[in-house]
Amino acid sequence: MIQIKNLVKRYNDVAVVDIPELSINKGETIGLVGNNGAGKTTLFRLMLDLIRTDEGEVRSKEENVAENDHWKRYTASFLDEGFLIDYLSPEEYFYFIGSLHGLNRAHIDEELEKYDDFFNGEILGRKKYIRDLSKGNQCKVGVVATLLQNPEVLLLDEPFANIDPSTQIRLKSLIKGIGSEKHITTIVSSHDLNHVTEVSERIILMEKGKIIKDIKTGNNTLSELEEYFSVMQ
Ligand SMILES: Nc1ncnc2c1ncn2[C@@H]1O[C@H](COP(=O)(O)OP(=O)(O)OP(=O)(O)O)[C@@H](O)[C@H]1O
Repeated sequence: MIQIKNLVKRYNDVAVVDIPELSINKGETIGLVGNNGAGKTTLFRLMLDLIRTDEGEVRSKEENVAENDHWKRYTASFLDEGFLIDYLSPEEYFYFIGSLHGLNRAHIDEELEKYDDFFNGEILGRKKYIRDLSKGNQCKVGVVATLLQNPEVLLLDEPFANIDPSTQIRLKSLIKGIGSEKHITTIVSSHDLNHVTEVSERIILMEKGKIIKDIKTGNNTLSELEEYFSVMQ
């Protein structure tokens, strides 16, 4: 589904992403971990063609993402609040996103009912602009907006970071549900090793721009990662 070849991104002559080869299969749920500055967000930005590569390429369905827009039709992402339109209310934003994908209001309203628990009464009908929501609630809007798009590829950067424990649990089951559908390729970055190992079938560990580990999640994965990060301290 996604192939990375000889991908290098440098800032001030330092390679912050340096991935000779990475292949992500259709339907995989991948957890992306790594300490601050490891290059996770930069990798997402390269995958979304938000920044230029210095070398190499990211291919989605065999096509270089920097050379065409086809991947935008089936790829949804939420990296940060900058992806939202903050002078809209959540409803207006969801309808807008829906309209870009040919989905009418009635359909969006029906879909939004599925996220009632996740929203916990704080998102819809509150007559607030997105900019006036808490960071955690903005994150909920961003995540649900990606899911409304019914994507084939879903990229979420630290979705657990600002949300409360109840929402984290709900988000985990949402992501697990997506993973079980097997037609959505999901990459989720997180500093929470418990959450990320629970929702992912494969873990990619980055450090200083390079992939240090690429492992299938198993019974020992959490302890393997904890050991790695404790030695890194
Ligand atoms: N626009 C930029 N200009 C200069 N350096 C940058 C820029 N964007 C990212 N970097 C650097 O690239 C490196 C990787 O940053 P990145 O944000 O990708 O890491 P990360 O793994 O997402 O970190 P975190 O876990 O803290 O979010 C860091 O050293 C960062 O300072």
